Amino acid sequence: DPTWPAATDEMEEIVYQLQGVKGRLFNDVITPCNNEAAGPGRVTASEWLRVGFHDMATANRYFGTGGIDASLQFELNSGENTGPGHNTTLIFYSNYYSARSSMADLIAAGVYASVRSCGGPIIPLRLGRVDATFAGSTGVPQPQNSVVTFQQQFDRMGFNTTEMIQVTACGHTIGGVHSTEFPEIVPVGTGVNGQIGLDTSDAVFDNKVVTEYNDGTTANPLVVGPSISVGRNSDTKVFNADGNVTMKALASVEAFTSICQTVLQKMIEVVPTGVTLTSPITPYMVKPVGMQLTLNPGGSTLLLTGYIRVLTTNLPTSSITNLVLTWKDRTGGNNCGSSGSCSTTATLQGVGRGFDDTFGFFPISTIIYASAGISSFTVTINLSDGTSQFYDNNGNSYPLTDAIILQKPQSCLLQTTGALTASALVRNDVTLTPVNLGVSYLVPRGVTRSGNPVPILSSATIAMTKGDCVGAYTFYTANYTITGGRSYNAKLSVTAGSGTSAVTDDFNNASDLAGTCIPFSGGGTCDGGNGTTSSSSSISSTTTVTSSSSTITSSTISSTITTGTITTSTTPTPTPTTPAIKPTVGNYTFIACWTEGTTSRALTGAAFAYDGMTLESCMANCTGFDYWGTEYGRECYCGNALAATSAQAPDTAECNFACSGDASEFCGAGNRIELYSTTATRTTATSSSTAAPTATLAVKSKVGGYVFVGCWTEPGSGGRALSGGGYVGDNVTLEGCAGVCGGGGFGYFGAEFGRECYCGNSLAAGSVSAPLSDCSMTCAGDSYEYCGGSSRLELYSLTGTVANPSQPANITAPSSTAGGDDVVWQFYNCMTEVSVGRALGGQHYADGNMTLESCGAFCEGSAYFGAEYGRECYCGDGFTEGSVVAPGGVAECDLVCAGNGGEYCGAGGG
Ligand code: HEM
Repeated sequence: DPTWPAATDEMEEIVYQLQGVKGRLFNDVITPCNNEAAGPGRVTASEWLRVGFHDMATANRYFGTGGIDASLQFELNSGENTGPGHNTTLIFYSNYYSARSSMADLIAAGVYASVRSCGGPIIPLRLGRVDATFAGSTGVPQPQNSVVTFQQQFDRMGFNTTEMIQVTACGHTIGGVHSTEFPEIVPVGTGVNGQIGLDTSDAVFDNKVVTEYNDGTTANPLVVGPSISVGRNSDTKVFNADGNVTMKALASVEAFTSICQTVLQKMIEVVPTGVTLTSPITPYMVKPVGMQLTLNPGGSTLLLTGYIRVLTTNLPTSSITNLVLTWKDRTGGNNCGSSGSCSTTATLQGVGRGFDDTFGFFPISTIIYASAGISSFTVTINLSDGTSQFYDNNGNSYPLTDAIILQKPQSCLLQTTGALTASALVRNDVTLTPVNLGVSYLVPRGVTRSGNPVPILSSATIAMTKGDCVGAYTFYTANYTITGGRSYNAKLSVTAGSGTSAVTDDFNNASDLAGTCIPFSGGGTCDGGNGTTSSSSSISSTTTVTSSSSTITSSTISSTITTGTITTSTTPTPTPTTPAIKPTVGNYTFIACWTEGTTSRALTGAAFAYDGMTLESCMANCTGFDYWGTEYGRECYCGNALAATSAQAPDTAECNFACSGDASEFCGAGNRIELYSTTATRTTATSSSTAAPTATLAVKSKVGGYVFVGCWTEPGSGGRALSGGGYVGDNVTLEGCAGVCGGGGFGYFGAEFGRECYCGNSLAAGSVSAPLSDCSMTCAGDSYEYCGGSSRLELYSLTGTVANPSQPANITAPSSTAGGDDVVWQFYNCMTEVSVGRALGGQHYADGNMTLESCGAFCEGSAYFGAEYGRECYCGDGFTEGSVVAPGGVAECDLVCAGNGGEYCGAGGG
C-alpha cells in the first residue's frame, strides 16, 4: 500500500472503486465495451481511446511541449479534432475534474478504462499530469498525410516507426470511421449507423485489426474502399511503413496484448517537460474512505464515521470475520476516556467492484471522547481461520486529526443558488490563525472560440468568523455563494494556520451537505482552552455520552458519511511576496532587462508561453541554449545569440512583471526580457547537444510580395475559391506556393489543408472570411507555417486586400457613415496590449452595448480597430511597438461582445 493519505487517493477511487458500495461509476458509459452512450454508431469506449491519442499527438519531444496535458479542450475547433466524440468525452470527465484529479490524468485514466472495458490489457497508470491552460500546437496525423509525414509526426511525439505501427494498430482495434466526419472515406449512406468498423470485432480489444489486414480480408476503411483513390488509406500507409514486418509480429494474440500494454502506456506517459509522474498506482489493500469526525450535541463527544475499504480480490469476504479499528488519543496514548476502550469492531456492510478487483466495505461508527480525542488508528482484519492481519499504514498508523473539523450538521448548501454556510470546529488549544474556509468549484466557461466544454476550476478562500465555544471546541463560520451552477461538484476545506504547521479537514464533498443547517444543541461549558482531559469534566460527560450514543441509529450514521478525509496539511499556503531579481538561476546569470529586436525577436531559438512560468521552468525549457529570458510574466525565449536590433533596456526596473508561476521572481514585462546567460564555457561554438529549433509557428504577415489577408472558406458550391492553378504535395510551403502563383502573375495565392496550393486573380463568390482559428493546419513542407485548414485557405494577396469579398451570412458590414463608402474590416488576429500606453493609440470608448459593428463604425477612417474586454473599443492607424500576436493565438481572445453574444470582443488582462 502507499502511505495514506496520498496525492493519488482521489484518482485511485475514480479508477478502481467503480461499482457497488461507494462506486464512482467512472466506467458507466463504457460498459459494456460496445455501449453507445452518445447515440447509434458512436462506441463511447473508442471515443475515449481516441481522445487519449489526439491529446497526446501534438507533443513535441524536442521542445518538451504537449503530450497528455488536456490541451485538447482548447483545440476542438482546430480542424484536426473532428467529430463529436472529443466533446462528449471531456464533458463526462468534467464530472470528475477537481484539484486532485486533473483533466489530463482523467484522459489517461480514460485510456486505461476503455481498453480494460473492451478486454484489453491492464495499462499501468502513473499520475500527476498537469493541465495546459491554452491550446498547444497543431499536428494530429490526418489520413491524407504521406507515410513520411506520419513518421515525422510520430518521431516528434517520441515514437519510432515500429512503435507508430504498433500504437496505431492497438488504437484501431476498437471503433470505426464515421461518414459525418470523413465522407470521402465512408460515403454518406454506407456503413451501419454511418460508421464502418476498423475490424470485424470493433467493440473487442483483440488483434483482428492485424490478422484481417495480414490475410487480406480486412474491411478497415482506412485500408480498403474509397479511401484509396483519395489518398486517405492511412492505415495502409502506416502498417506498411516497414514492409509489414511489425504487423506480422502482431499476429500472435499474446504479442499483441503485451505490445499494446507497452505502447499505450508509453502514449499516456508522454507529458511536457517539468511534469513528473508518480509510480503506477495500485488499489490499497486497506484504505480509509470518507473518514469524518463530527461533534455530537452536547459537545463532549465526537462521532467518527466512514469506511475501511479492504481489497478482497485475493482475500474472499467470506474469510473475514470482522475488522477492528484501534485508535490513539490526541497525545498518541491509550487514554480513550472513562470507558477505557480505544477500539471498535466493524463487520462487512457491502462490496464494491472495479475492472479487476473487489472491495469489502466495513462501516465505522464510534464515539470518541472530545476530552481525549484521536490522532491516528490501525486496522486488524480477523480471519475465520483464527489468524489476523495487522495494517498500520507502513508503520506510520493512519493519521486523523481532531484539531479542526468541518462540522457538517451545522453546514449547509442550497444547490439551486450555491448559497453555502460552512461551520468549522477548532480545538481550543489550537492557536493557529487564520481560520479559513476553502472552496474549490467548477465554473462553466460559456461560449468559447474552441467550444471548450471543460469548466474552469476556481477556488476561493474565505476568512471564518469565530463563534461560540462548546466544550473543547470553538465554532467558526463563513458564508459563500458558489457561482456557476455546479455547487454540487464543489470541494470544501477548513484550515487553521498556514504553511507546514497548518491543520486542515479538506476535500469534503459539498454535495454531502443538507439544504438547511441544524442549530447545535446543548452547548455545555467551554473548557477554557486546554482541550485536554480533566477529571471532573470527563466524569460529568460520561452520563451525556451514554444517552447520546443510544440515539445514534444507522440512518443518522449513513447521512454523515462522506468521502472527505482529514489530514494534516503538508502544502504550504502561499503568502504574498514581492518579486526580486535573481542574480543566478542554475548555471545562468542575470544579464539585464533587455528589449526585443525591431525586426525579429531578441532570441529566436525556441519560444514557449504558459501560465505557471518561473525562471526555473524557462531555464529547463531552454536547456542547451546560451541565453534565455522571460517576458510578460508568461513567455520564455531561448537562443544562442541576441538579435542585433535588441538592446539593454534603459532601466532594469522596466522588467517589472512577476512570473505567473512564482510571485517572488521577475519575468520581464511587455517587450522587456528578463535576460539570463550561461556561465558554462562551450568547447566549440556549436557543441550544443540538442538540435536548436530555428523558428516558431506563427501566422506570416508577408510572403514575398504577398500580404496575409486572413482565413477564407471555399465557396462550398463545388468550385474553388481560387481557380487559376496550383499544386498539391507534401512539400507545400507558403514560399513555394507564393513562388508558383507569383510566377504565373496571379494576384492571390492560398494554401489549404496543409498540402494544397491555389492561385487566382479573384476570389469566387461564396468564399467568405472565416475565423483565423479555422486555418490551423501547418504546412506539410514547413511545420512553422500555417497552410489553412479543411476547406479553409490561408489567403494572401498582392494588394493586401480582398476585392469585392462576399459577406458571411451572419455578419453585417458596419453601416456607412458620412462620406458614404462602405467599410469592410478584415479580422487580423488576437493581439496583446503594450505595457505603456495602448496597442491602438487613437480614439476609444467603452460601453455595455459594444459590438464589432459599433466599434467598426466608430473607428471608420482609421486603419485598425480592436475590441477588448468585451466592452472596450480602440482605433488607430498603426500598432504601438511591443503589441504582438497573443502567445496563445486567437484562443486568448475569448470574451464575447457585451452587445452581441455571437461575436468575440477580445479579452481582459492585456
Ligand atoms: C497515423 C495515425 C492515425 C491516423 C491517421 C488515424 C486516423 C483515424 C481516423 C480518420 C479515424 C476515424 C474517426 C471517426 O470517424 O470518428 C480514426 C478512428 C480511431 N482512431 Fe485513429 N488514427 C491514427 C492513429 C491512432 C492511434 C495511435 C490511436 C490510439 C492509440 C487511434 C485511435 C483511434 C480510435 C479508438 C478510433 C475509433 C474512434 C471511434 O470509433 O469513434 N488512432 N483514426
